[in-house]
Amino acid sequence: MPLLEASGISKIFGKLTALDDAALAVGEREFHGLIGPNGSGKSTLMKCIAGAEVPTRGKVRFINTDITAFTPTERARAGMSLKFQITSVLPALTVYDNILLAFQARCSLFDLVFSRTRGVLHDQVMALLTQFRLADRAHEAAATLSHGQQQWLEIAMALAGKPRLLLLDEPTGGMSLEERRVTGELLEPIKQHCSLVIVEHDLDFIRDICDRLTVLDQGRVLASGTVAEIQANKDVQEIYLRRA
Ligand SMILES: Nc1ncnc2c1ncn2[C@@H]1O[C@H](COP(=O)(O)OP(=O)(O)OP(=O)(O)O)[C@@H](O)[C@H]1O
Repeated sequence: MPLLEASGISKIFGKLTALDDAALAVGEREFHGLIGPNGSGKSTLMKCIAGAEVPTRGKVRFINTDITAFTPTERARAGMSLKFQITSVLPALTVYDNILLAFQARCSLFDLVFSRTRGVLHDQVMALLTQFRLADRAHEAAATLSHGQQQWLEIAMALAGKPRLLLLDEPTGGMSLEERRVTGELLEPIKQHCSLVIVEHDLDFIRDICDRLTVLDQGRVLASGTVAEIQANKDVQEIYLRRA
């Protein structure tokens, strides 16, 4: 049984069919890339999985539960976390406080007033900052970070709730080549406890970090399989050639 299974997903906006019977299955600790030409429905499928859009038809199952009718908050509580293209970093706060807020958003009021928990939270904040190479910037305003570092901070914030599934929509947008390489290195260790669905236009990046890929074209799944299978797929080669 996959960790995440979206099936028969259609999404209609007025006269436009953005998704037409699309499907996605992601296993435990699997890194799964969602690729396809501009406007093929990648972001819309991510939003249907995260609950930011309600599919016109279809079902989403997550950890053996039908979550199709769950709100985004209920999905987060069930173990799903997302980072979209729009930033949620608070630039005036320190890097440390941004992470602390992300942890606190997942704590009960009881936990927050219980002083021992605050010490534990400090250790967890510092561990996450160290993992994302931001510990030496902890007490600086988030606004002073480079674009790449802000993206890493946001990924770290999305991981604060120890999700079972992380959804990333174009995390390397606007990054330098070196920042992309580091992003790959930073994501690799989370595979020990978390699956990933990632939308990316950088095919080299996605090929390097993903186990499996699903290719969308005009709202439909063109192919789904291992990176090697997708690279060898003639239909996939055709849509990328068509784009070139
Ligand atoms: N809220 C909306 N209202 C109307 N149309 C929408 C909406 N969101 C997406 N669309 C349309 O649905 C189609 C799929 O868009 P989507 O953003 O999912 O594609 P994408 O594959 O993520 O594209 P890109 O790679 O350019 O980001 C597009 O034609 C887009 O214009």
